[in-house]
Amino acid sequence: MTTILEQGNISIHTENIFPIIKKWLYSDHEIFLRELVSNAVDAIQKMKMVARSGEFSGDMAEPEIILTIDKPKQTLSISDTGIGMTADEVKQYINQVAFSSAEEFVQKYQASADQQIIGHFGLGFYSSFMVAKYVEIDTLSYKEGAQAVKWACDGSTEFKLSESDRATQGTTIKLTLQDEELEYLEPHRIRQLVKTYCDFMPFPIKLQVIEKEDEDAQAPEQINRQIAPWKESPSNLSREDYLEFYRYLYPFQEEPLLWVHLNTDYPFVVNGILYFPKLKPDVDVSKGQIKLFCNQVFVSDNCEEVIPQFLMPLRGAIDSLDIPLNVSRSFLQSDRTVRRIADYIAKKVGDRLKELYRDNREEYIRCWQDLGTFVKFGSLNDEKFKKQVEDIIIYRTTANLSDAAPKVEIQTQEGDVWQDSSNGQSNTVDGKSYTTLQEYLERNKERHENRVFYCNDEVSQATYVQLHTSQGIEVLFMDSFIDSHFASFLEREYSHIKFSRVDSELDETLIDKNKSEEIVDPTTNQTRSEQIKTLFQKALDKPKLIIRTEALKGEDAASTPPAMVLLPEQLRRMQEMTALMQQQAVQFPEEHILLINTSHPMIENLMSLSQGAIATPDGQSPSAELATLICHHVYDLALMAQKGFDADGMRSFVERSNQVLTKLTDKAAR
Ligand SMILES: Nc1ncnc2c1ncn2[C@@H]1O[C@H](COP(=O)(O)OP(=O)(O)OP(=O)(O)O)[C@@H](O)[C@H]1O
Repeated sequence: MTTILEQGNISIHTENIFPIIKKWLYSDHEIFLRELVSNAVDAIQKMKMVARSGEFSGDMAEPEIILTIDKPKQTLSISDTGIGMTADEVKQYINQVAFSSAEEFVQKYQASADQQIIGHFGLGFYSSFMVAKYVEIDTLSYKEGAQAVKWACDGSTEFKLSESDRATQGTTIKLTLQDEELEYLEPHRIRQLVKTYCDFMPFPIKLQVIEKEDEDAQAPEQINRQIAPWKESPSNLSREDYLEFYRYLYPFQEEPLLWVHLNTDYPFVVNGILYFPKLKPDVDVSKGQIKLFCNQVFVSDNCEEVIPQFLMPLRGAIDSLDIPLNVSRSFLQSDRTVRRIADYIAKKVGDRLKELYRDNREEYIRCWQDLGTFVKFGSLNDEKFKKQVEDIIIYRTTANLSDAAPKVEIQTQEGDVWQDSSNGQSNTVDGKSYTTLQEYLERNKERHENRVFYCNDEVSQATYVQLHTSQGIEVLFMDSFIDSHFASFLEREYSHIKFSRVDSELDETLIDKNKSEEIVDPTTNQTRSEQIKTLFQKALDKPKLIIRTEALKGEDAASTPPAMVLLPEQLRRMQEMTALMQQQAVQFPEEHILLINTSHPMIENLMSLSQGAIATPDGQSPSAELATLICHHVYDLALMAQKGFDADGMRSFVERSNQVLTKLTDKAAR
């Protein structure tokens, strides 16, 4: 016969916490298993500590947690080989601690009912009542001469404590499930929960099932992975280990580019492995995918509040005991330790990138397409991060740097300075060269000091790039989607440097000034350039269009474009800003410059054609008509390089092409 040790009332201030907890955590009942298994892990860990301190001299049972599903009895038990509890401890920890913490939790939850509390941590043992109508604890403390005890409670404030005949040290929590919670009798459901929440807990978690009455349980089978790679020392992990862990967390995903192992104990504890994935257009990078753990217990599928926003596209796992979890998400964001953890993570990420830049430039360049977006976004958002990585932001360049040895001093956070000699590293990968801004400025300071020429659309600006490179001007490609913001950011940051898009205006060095000095034609009182300008003004008849004439330099005049459309840098940026603010697509501005290259042979021919024209009584001569058509065509071709055509533009372009060709063939055939 069991001796009743005590029967009584648990003193709690909030009556009926159950309905409240059940209501708020309706969809999250499953976390009870995480809470109970966590308690079991704690109990085993405490036992290990006791054994280590020499306080316990007996044989320590094999650390393990056994989950038993008893289908006929509709119970689920969680059994551990941990420290156990004496009767007094049950009274103290369960009746007082567990219930008071539940009460505290409810109060917190009520206060922030509209905000989600991270992982609902802090609910603890009490959460078993979310799924159970009756909870029993059967426990034997490690303490010498301890009496095993049983505690039982049906969810009301009444409990019963009695002696037990349990002979093995440890604790078993037996839950008699509520009728609507019988899903937890399904082995696959329990496996799934263990995989989600308890996979990396440091002891074996085993599952056994009793299918029929009076039947023995099948042999227990381990269902957790047990090892948390982030807790290992990086020196013990191979490249394959990291990749294997990534594949485990994110199955069927492309391999990550690189990873960072976080490992710090002071002033806060953070462990983790963060991976840089390849950025995919279909992945929503604003949604975090880093899993948050607390002491190897899964908490949340993202840690948006913990890591800096610009690192959101990263993946992996972060584990920290110092992140408060029983608080609302908005509170977490303002928590000082959390802010410092975020800074630490950003710094480690920066360090890892610098290391790669220094030690494996080719790999760095190969990853740059994806890394660059993180780095630039990070620099735009985080001053400290910007300082850390500004020297390793690279740009593709038109210069051929396959032999050049970069010489840049990189200052690490720790204050060491290292000279980046080429170190056998190449800045050219697959025939494309990359440079830092500093290197670019240094290389070009004699020709154009503090001036950067860039292109942001390789295809549409090809003519302009060609014009620059043919004159030996180095052009940087700033053509990723973030670059339009980044270029203006750089200009603000480095106010002494002038950034000019290749199509914004022409550098003096591209213009042949000798050819510009011209003789005035006595009949029209105009220079040749002025005549060309007048011809185009009349033909195009666009008051807002600014027509400029210049003789462009080139190896031979025919290799330069006959005309170009220029968008003055400031005007273009203002347009872009306005469009951004009004959330509209950038319209091509009506006010732009049409630059006619007076040294191009086609322009010369055009002038002769127009001058040779004789006015006929019924209007323009065929030559004058043709000249007008060609003016339009020259303008369209220049525009085409800039913006393409809309439907109307395309139709008139094709129609006119046919007209021009007909007239030309007509002339030639005669
Ligand atoms: N399996 C167990 N073995 C030994 N002691 C236990 C076990 N489960 C619970 N306890 C005791 O009961 C106490 C209360 O547990 P409870 O889960 O409510 O809170 P907690 O674990 O202290 O904190 P948390 O609310 O974060 O879970 C524990 O601190 C522990 O002393």
